[in-house]
Amino acid sequence: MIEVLNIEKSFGDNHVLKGISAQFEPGVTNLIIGGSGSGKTTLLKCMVGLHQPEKGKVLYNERNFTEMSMQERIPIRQEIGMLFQNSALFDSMTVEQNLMFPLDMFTNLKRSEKRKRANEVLERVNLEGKNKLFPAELSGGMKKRVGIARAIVMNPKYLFCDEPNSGLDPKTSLVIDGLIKEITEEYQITTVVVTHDMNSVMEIGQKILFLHQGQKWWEGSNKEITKTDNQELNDFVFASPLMEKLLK
Ligand SMILES: Nc1ncnc2c1ncn2[C@@H]1O[C@H](COP(=O)(O)OP(=O)(O)OP(=O)(O)O)[C@@H](O)[C@H]1O
Repeated sequence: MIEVLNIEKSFGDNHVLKGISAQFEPGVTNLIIGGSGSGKTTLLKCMVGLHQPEKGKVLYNERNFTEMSMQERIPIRQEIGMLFQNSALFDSMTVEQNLMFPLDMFTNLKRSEKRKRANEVLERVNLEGKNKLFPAELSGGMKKRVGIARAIVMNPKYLFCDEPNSGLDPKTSLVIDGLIKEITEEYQITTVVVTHDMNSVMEIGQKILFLHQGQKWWEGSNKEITKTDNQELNDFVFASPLMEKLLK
């Protein structure tokens, strides 16, 4: 489980996160949603140590990450998988080399064992046999799947996904969402997804944290989100006329 307690973060005069507290459970997809500029990415970056909050704590299974030095954070860092918005694959490396990169960096496995592990995760994301392709030869959806495979190659306890559906068509988005949810449940990972995609919210929003102007404004599940009378949340959920037609 990941717990954030009273997180405060400012950039100069811009007070972005105003005392956020929340718990993210293993085995469920935890979503952070909210309008543009509400602080979603800033919160995610505070959680993984890319930003240092001025106040508050981030606990990984009760280990206080925020108070650790860079050196002390390394073991936790190795338990974290990240799926970046643009997939962030190395263009000059093949799919297999991309997958083996974290294993080369952080393990002493033999080459054959690394290749075996790369093949396992490639199979898990339904891309078996694509080892020798370069990122430029993959579609956007395939790149995301390689990104997911790389994020899970080290058997992470925690998985962070920043806008996993950006740039994907609705059908491919469903495949990516489905994969994230399946992997989360199968390996009991604590998964945190930052998104403003309402399709994802309805598909995989088992636990949802809605941020508004840097505050935790609402918390609940996709089953509850359309039934709330929270004005700001309703404005977010029903911003698209299609959602209004389908759900109201
Ligand atoms: N490195 C930074 N330096 C200064 N200001 C920043 C920095 N990162 C974010 N901000 C500011 O923090 C606020 C929240 O930004 P953040 O990216 O967390 O929002 P968001 O909810 O993820 O938005 P979006 O959905 O548009 O990505 C914005 O006002 C932004 O300008």
